[in-house]
Amino acid sequence: MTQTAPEPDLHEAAEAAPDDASLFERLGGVYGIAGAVDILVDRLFDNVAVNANPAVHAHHGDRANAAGYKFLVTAWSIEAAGGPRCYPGRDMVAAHDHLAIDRAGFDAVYTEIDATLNFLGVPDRERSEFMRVIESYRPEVVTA
Ligand code: HEM
Repeated sequence: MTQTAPEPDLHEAAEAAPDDASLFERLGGVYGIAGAVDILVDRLFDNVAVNANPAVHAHHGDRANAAGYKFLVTAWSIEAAGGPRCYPGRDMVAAHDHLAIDRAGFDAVYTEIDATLNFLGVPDRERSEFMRVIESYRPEVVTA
């Protein structure tokens, strides 16, 4: 049976959280972040600009990698947003140094993350806070 996952309402999650809540809470906690990553990773796997890098395409072109990758990116994002420590994967240098990611490759992923948060109704405050975190990893990810 094929089911389309309903999108998480991240606008409502942000509205419901107190102003001084952590970014993790304002993004809807584990359920909000996992729901967003579910959609993000499908979009990244289909994104032509992201897949222009052959080493990236070797991974993102194989649907068998989707579930594990969603798990790792969800756990990483939970920690990066100030939630509980739960990420079991490699650090950002070790995860990417064999991929020769250039500035355009990073920008393509950055743009897709930003667009997905926008698509899901994440308010400007939470979207720009999360995008600042993503931008701060550019020097660790870009090696070409
Ligand atoms: C700040 C931005 C980024 C974050 C937070 C991020 C996050 C992650 C995480 C959590 C993993 C799993 C690490 C592991 O296997 O232990 C990973 C792997 C990977 N990332 Fe990223 N990533 C970023 C940028 C990028 C960019 C710009 C690209 C491509 C243009 C990319 C492509 C990949 C690929 C292909 C893998 C799998 C590598 C492999 O297992 O051989 N990532 N990333």
